[in-house]
Amino acid sequence: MIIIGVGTKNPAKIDAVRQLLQEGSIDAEVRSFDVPSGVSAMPMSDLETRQGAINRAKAVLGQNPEINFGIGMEGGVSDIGGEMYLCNWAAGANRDGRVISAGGARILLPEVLAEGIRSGNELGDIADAYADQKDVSTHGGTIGILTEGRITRTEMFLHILKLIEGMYAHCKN
Ligand SMILES: O=P(O)(O)OP(=O)(O)OP(=O)(O)OC[C@H]1O[C@@H](n2cnc3c(O)ncnc32)[C@H](O)[C@@H]1O
Ligand SMILES: [Mg+2]
Repeated sequence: MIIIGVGTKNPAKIDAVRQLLQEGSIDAEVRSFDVPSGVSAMPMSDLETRQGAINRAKAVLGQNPEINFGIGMEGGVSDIGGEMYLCNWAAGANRDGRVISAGGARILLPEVLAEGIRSGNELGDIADAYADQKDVSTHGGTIGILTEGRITRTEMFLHILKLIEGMYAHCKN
């Protein structure tokens, strides 16, 4: 059985990996690690967000030699024409040195959230205040709040992980 390491302790992200395995009937053990993202706590571009995902995926492989495959997931924001969008990236890293990343759906942040981030806050904290809920980032996520639950953070990352799994299948390793 292969062992998959996930570079987070956030259950909203870990659930995406579990669902991917379940839907694909893939027999694997999942271990989670609190690895550093190597980027800022609130990534401010696609480039930085993608790098955080890649750093996490690679860092997981360094945690334990038994781990066959590392997964990193990172959330951030990205400016498009002066408007701030939520963006999300994930990456996979295998023992052959192949790293594959993919990005997910993006959604415009309401100005009050964008302003909070421009003032130096983390989205997780602002989203809690905006939704009057606790721990939005470990549950449905901001995307869940902004879509009234139609797409949750877990579903969004699941979609990205399917892209990555498919790309590994396409290149056969
Ligand atoms: O424990 P980790 O894996 O770090 O999970 P996290 O919730 O902190 O998520 P990220 O580091 O990937 O995201 C960077 C920041 O953006 C926030 N964030 C990103 N996407 C979010 C979402 O959908 N809902 C709430 N916060 C989000 C998050 O709380 C952080 O402040
Ligand atoms: Mg974080």
